[in-house]
Amino acid sequence: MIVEPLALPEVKLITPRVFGDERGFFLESFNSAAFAIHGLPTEWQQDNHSRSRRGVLRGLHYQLTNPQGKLVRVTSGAVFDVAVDIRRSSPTYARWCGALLSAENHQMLYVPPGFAHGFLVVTDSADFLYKCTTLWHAPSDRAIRWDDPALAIDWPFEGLPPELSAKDAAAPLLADAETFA
Ligand SMILES: Cc1cn([C@H]2C[C@H](O)[C@@H](COP(=O)(O)OP(=O)(O)O[C@H]3O[C@H](C)C(=O)[C@H](O)[C@H]3O)O2)c(=O)[nH]c1=O
Repeated sequence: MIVEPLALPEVKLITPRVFGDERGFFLESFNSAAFAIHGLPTEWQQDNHSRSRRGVLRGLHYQLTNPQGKLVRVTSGAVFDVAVDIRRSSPTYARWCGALLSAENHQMLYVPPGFAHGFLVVTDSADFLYKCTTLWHAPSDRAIRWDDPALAIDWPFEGLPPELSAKDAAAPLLADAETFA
């Protein structure tokens, strides 16, 4: 597998080795030995799977208690996936980076704890699967606005407003949110 830093170097773009043959393909989506070599987490507490239709934007989310590292990938369709550094003491605070993750490119993103995470679905539907380094902690689950002008995230939506949950539609700006030191 190939592991490359994105513009925020703690966020890693992972390209697994894909073995194609006349039946289809095979890839390892997680391998503890390979992950250890690349300094990626080898212990995960929770696996999640969500499915969303075109135009849905889930995010930007994080949790204050036991912040989660996330290994995210798409097994059907495609999403534009975004990570935002929300650690106030970080030299890259309030900066974002993103990647197109799809069932075609098989690429995965590692989003470390301390980052907010979200994605926009850019195909008719997308299945989004991810591993988390800690369990979900609902009481400290938080969101910040996807369209915060201070972040200026270049979401690739074609003019239509994204479809948001009520929580995401009401999310505060980063400047008004409780995040990380
Ligand atoms: C996150 C989570 C949710 N839930 C329940 C709570 C709700 O009844 C339902 C949907 O939750 P929510 O609307 O928060 O789901 P998403 O909008 O996909 O949230 C996720 O989307 C962004 C992109 C993330 O990075 C986070 O993993 C997570 O915040 O699933 C659970 O039971 N366990 C969980 O770990």
